[in-house]
Amino acid sequence: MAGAGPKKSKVFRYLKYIFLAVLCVLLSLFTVALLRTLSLNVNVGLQLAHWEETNHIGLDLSQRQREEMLTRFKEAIRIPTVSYSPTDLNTTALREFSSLLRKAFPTVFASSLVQHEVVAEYSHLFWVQGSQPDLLPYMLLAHIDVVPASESDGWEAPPFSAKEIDDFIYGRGTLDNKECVMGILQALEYLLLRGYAPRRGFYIGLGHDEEVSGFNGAMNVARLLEQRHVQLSFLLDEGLLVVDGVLKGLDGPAALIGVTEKGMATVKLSVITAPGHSSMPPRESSIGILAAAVKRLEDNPMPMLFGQGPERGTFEHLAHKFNFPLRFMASNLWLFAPIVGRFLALKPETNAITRTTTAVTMFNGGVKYNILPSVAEAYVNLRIHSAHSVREVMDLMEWTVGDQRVRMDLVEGFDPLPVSSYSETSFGFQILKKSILDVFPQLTVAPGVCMANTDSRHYKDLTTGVYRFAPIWAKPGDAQRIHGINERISKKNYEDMVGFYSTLIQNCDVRTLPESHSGVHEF
Ligand SMILES: CCCCCCCC/C=C\CCCCCCCC(=O)NCC(=O)O
Ligand SMILES: [Zn+2]
Ligand SMILES: [Zn+2]
Repeated sequence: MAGAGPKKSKVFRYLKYIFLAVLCVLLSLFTVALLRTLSLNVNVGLQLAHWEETNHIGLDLSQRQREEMLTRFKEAIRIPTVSYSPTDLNTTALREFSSLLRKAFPTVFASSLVQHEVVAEYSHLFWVQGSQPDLLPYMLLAHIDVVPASESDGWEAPPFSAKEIDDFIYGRGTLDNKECVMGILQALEYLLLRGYAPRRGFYIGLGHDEEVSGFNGAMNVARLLEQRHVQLSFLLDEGLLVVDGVLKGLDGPAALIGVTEKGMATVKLSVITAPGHSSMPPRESSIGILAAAVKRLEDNPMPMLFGQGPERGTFEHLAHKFNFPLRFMASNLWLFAPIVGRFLALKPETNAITRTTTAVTMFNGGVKYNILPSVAEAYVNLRIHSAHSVREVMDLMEWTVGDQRVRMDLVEGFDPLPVSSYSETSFGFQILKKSILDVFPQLTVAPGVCMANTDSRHYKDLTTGVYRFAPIWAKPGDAQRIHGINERISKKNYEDMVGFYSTLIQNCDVRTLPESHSGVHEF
């Protein structure tokens, strides 16, 4: 007992030093985090710099032109260009759509500056000749086909009616992706009518089977351009959009430009058991075994990878627009990624950027109520996070299901796409950013990861600058309309889209990006 006093005070002294050391580390971490929060605003740079002057033709549409433009858009929505599978497309509708394009955009088809080709029967390739052939061309993409839609799912208007309700046009394809098909050509039609001739040449590619992977349309257009040794300065396709109120704590709307897209895997799960009479069932059926496997997949989502991919750049670009606690966290994902990731995982549209997602999309089994089913099958569609690969995801799935009786076959799959540059010297990204801010000055522009897949992936050998964006205004709940019910776009949004493409086409006429604090960039 006599020696306990000095020993205790020695321990106490050590504890004091440990406590002080921990406090110092915490204080330094806090100081670094605070400094990052105060200094992180990657949105300065070119915004303040001086852009080369080009002739800008404003659209200044009359009321009659506005109405005409909306009429043409509605006509496009009314044609049910549905893709069911790569071998089951509505070819009658696709042919009708080709005629509509010719009728709706007579100046485009008649212009000596425009060459038009039909590719793989229903896809379209336009070349708009520039007056300065030494400028590398760029390309705008969109797709004509749509996913199926059934009014009985709960649509407020028939999905191919283009009905107007409260200044919105309802219909399959209003957001994915006839607004881009018609918006791009409408902008070009008006520009040509006003005597515009581009300095920089550009291509427009309209695919007809994007919703079933684009193996016929986009792939053949890309192949054709490769055979012609075309190199593109950059390429813009559908993908991300303007989010308004979708990210909690963000002050104002933001335009997210997809600089990459997730990978994809479709996996077929099947269970085979002996068929027989339903009056003498075994303890487990093929359907039961498969249902349990699917449940395990749903109960055990793929690991959280938030912060390990380019989604990190999204938060660094948006950090200064978040309210206080979130600004601190978004500026310091090195420390807070696990917390921010958990918060984002609460909603499907933000969960999608935190991990590889697992969606059970088809489930079939049984042929008659009194026969034991011999085969049960399910299809799982995964969208693969940038830090994952198809192989890793397949291994994780097998481990989660953990049942040898469930066979897994990879039907189709590809790894996440390369990340395009979004630096100050990136011509494509900066031209897009300027065009977005010219038309929508209230937006904050940030790079993002497109959670869905697009035709642009077939063009990766033509350019390293692949971007996925359209100025569609998405408020909470709107993302669910894409491939869902009540897909719609406001009339104002469609008009703004035409304005955006018109501005973009003209902005692309600059020869170089303006000088930023890091120097002049030649293209
Ligand atoms: C900071 C991150 C915020 C994320 C919120 C983003 C909300 C995005 C909403 C919708 C994006 C939808 C993508 C639309 C592209 C559709 C392309 C398509 O359908 N392709 C076929 C396929 O992928 O199967
Ligand atoms: Zn689409
Ligand atoms: Zn789609």
